[in-house]
Amino acid sequence: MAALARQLHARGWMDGTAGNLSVRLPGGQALITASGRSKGELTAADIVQMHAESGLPTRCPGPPLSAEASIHAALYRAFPDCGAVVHAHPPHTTAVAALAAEAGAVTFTDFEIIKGLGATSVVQVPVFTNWAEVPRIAAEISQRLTDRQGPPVLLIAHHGATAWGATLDEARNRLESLEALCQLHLLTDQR
Ligand SMILES: CSCCC(=O)C(=O)COP(=O)(O)O
Ligand SMILES: [Zn+2]
Repeated sequence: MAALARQLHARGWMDGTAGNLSVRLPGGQALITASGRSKGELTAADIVQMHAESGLPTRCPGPPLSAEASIHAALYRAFPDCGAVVHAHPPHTTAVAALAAEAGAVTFTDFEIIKGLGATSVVQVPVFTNWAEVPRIAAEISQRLTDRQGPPVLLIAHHGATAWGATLDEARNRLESLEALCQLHLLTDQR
């Protein structure tokens, strides 16, 4: 987790203390990054255990869980095969998420990199409102992401993106595909 966070921080996708990562453990637990830490300098002390599907800490007191733990938990509840979640603020993705705030979804077509999101020629990515109360975002994700056919990524308007997969590597690859797609979307002026 620390190695991936360092990599994404170096790419400028986790500036400041932005971003969070989690992995599901056997037995209903998960490991998640602590809140407010530089994701370029994580150590074992910055990784916290939580109940995967509730997002509540397994040990108190302890370092605070990521402020977005409820979003990770919503994804673990919705997708039993989800083993890892990566949230970051990649620049092109975040710009597209801002432009698509009102629409509530953004549709990507034709670019080959769509296949990185499991689609063939068209993919519609949901855009959620960036409510100040993160559990409200998580609740809307739980309501809306009931379709297992949708892509394994979501956008949060004016904020960033969250990707998930069976493993951290798979979630990272999906986030990379989304950022490449958003860059192409902007370069070809498809707003
Ligand atoms: C400084 S970025 C604001 C919070 C955020 O969007 C984020 O991704 C990091 O939150 P965390 O609580 O996981 O550090
Ligand atoms: Zn964020």
